[in-house]
Amino acid sequence: MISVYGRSDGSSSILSFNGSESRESIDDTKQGHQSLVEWLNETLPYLKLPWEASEEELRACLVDGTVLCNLLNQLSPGSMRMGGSFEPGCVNIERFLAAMDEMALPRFEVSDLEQGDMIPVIQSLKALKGVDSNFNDGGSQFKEASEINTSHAQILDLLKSNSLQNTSTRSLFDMLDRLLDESPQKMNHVFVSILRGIVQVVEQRISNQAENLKNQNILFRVREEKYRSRINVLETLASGTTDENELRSEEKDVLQIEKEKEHSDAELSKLKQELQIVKVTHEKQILELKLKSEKTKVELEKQLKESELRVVEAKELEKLSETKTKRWEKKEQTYKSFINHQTEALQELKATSMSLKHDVLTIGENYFQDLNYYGIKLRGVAHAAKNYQIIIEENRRLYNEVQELKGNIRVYCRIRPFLQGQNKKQTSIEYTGENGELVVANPLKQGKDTYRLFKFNKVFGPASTQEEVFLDTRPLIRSILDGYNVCIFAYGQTGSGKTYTMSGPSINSEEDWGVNYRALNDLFHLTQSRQNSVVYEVGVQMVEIYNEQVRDLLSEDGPNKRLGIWNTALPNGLAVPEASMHSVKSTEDVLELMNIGLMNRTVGATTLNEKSSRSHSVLSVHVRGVDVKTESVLRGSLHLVDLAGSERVGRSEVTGERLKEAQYINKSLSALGDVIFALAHKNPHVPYRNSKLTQVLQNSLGGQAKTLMFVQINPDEDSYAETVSTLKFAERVSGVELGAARSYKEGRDVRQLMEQVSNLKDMIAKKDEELQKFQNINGIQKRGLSKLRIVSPPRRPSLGGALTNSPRRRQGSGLLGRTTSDSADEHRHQNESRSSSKFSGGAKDNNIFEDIELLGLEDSDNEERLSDISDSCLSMGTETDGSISSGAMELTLFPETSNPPEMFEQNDNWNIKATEAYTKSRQNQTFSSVDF
Ligand SMILES: Nc1ncnc2c1ncn2[C@@H]1O[C@H](COP(=O)(O)OP(=O)(O)OP(=O)(O)O)[C@@H](O)[C@H]1O
Repeated sequence: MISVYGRSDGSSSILSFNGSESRESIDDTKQGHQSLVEWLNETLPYLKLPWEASEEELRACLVDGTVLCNLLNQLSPGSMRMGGSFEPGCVNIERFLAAMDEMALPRFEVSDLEQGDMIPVIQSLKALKGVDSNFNDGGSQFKEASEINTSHAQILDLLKSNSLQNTSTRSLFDMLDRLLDESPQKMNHVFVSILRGIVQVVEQRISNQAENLKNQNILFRVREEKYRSRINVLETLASGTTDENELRSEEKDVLQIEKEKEHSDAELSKLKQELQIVKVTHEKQILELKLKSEKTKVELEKQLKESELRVVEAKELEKLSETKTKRWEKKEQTYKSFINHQTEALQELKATSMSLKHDVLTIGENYFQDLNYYGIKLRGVAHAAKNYQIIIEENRRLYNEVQELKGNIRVYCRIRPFLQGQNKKQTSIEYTGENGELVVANPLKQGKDTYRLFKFNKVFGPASTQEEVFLDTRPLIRSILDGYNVCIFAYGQTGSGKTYTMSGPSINSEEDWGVNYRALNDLFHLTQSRQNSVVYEVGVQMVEIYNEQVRDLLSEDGPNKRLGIWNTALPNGLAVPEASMHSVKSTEDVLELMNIGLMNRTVGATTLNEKSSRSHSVLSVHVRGVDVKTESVLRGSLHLVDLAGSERVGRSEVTGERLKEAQYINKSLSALGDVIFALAHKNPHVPYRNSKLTQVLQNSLGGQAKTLMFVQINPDEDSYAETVSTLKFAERVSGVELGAARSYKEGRDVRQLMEQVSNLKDMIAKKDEELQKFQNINGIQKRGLSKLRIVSPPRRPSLGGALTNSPRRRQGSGLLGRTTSDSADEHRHQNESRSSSKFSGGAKDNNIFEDIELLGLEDSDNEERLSDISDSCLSMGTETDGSISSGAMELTLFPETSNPPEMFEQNDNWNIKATEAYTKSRQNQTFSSVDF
């Protein structure tokens, strides 16, 4: 009989019915048997089987199953659990067989090993040996089965080396499960090929298993046949025996055989049953496996598809990652260059920081040096700060000393331009110099006598602006805040621009503002800039003096009621007692007040200027400053005086009220001149009480007061006489002040002169008495006086040199000096017809008349000439009138003329000489002391 036995590698060998292999393979089998024994000895050296060990020896060695289990354990340590020594051998064998099933290796039956055919056992062991050799060759199914975490690469290696064939089905399923459980991200073509490989192996295994089952079926049938034939033989044998003994023995044998048969039948039925069970189990298994394989196939296909999808995704991801990688590489490059750049910058920074450190150290050293230096300086400054107040005081004192050195009485001459619409006539102004020189030309004279030179502190030409005029006034304003009193006058004939200079033509435009507004504006600015150190209060008064009466232009009864009255106590006598005081906080307040005042001012019409004012207007500003630190109080005042017109009035032109007005004006102007003159000479007595004007200004004209007079000139040649008269008045004031600015020696001289003056005064008083007697006796009054006047020593001329050398004086009639004779000339020029008709005498008589007239001693119009008297003979000793004694005393003022009383003798020659000598000396004085 031929039987087929499935091998683990799928091949099959032909076996003979009695269990031995066919003759062709006997040698091979022998060789295989020996190599098997050899392998068993190598694997389990303690066996020490003879290399030609028989099947029975092998059976004896293997029958308890221990060696088999050890064998497996040796191949895969720990894979077999060894039973205790009390366990029957069949249990170990069953375990071994289960392991063989696991590995899908050919198995045998327990009975085969106990007493049956050893061929299946040997086959099984050979298969195991094959696995072992595979294992030793590098592929180990046990290893793989135990190491679940085999990587894809290793599984691939197994695939490549066909080792998966030797891997147990369970392990394969485990691998499969593991692979399928793995993250879908890892699924790629490798994964797919692994899956395919495993599925193929599993499929192959299933088909092999099916094949084995078929073979076993066949084997069982063969065995059944064998047993049937044996039974038949035995039955044949049983029927052929006749001998009784034989029969008995045969019966025994039959019985034995029957028994055997029964036994065999039982065995057979058992085998059949077993076979049936195995069949059913196998069929079941086949079905299950088929189902499982189909299911697995479906699943695997599904997974395959998924895997393919994932592969696609993975490819996309790969592409994406490639793009990203490129981008990152680019970025890396950028960062690298950036880092390089940064490193370079860092190096530079390090270098910079080193140099900075060095610099800082140097600076630190310098700083400490500077600190020390400034510390020392600071100490100095702190020391200086202590003395700050003292220094400020000193500064103020020095500032005012400078002002004083410039002269406490200053005269600025301003020439009015020809007015619009006025026919451009000839001007009497010939020349104006930067240094204050002014030359006027007499239109009625020719040659060198035409010109007269005057000198003032400053001359403003017709083109001068209000701003320019004020710039030279400004320093005085500061003095007020330092506690000084300042008087600013505008003197001149009607229409010469007094109001223009003091108030301006309009208060609406700042450009037009006169000294008044500008001064107050400046004052407020200064008070504000100093407010941290001194707190100032400013009060304003505005009065008008008309016909020797003081009128408050800001009276409460007037339209100015709404303005507050300044209640603050004023320094004694500084304010005008008759007038109300108004507190002002800004220039706007002042503008409002002045508008009211101007509206209230008396304005009368005259032939010269229909708007001409015939009153003096006085704007008084009183300042009280309290020093924040020391709380000391400073008081200063500013009087801004717009005088009435100074022109001489012809008797024929005005009468009555106008004449009276003119007389009052002349008287007050004359008194003002006298006061200034007396102040300039520091006379012990100043004739304030001679007019209301000087009374009002009394406390602001003396002491530390500073006086500025604007002499206003009308350039028209028709006004020549008035111009000269005005200029003389001003020059007298200015010229005297020049003297005041001189050295202490001269001051002493003046005091000596003053003593002389008082002596002369006494003498004159005596002379007056004598004269009175003489008049009484002879009935001659005026001539006697004029004679006395004539013998007066020469007066200070306005112009020296050639101009003083007048032919008129050489004629011997000019004992009054050039000024007097010129005044007479001018007067005569104006009143030519009157002079010639009234006095028909010679030139000498005319002069005498003019002198009397100028002295204001003429009965009828002595008031008219007060202006000229004041101009040419400022009184010194009396407050009452511009009488003869005034003239006499004035004449003694000059040191050069400190002659004995004999000089009063009527001696023309002496007079001429004296005049010339005086002129020369005065010239020198004038030009040496011109700079203030
Ligand atoms: N510097 C000047 N520039 C231009 N116009 C002037 C100037 N000075 C005076 N005037 C003009 O001359 C005219 C007379 O001036 P103002 O009224 O000031 O003279 P006054 O001397 O004040 O006369 P009064 O004695 O009558 O008051 C006015 O029209 C005035 O605008």
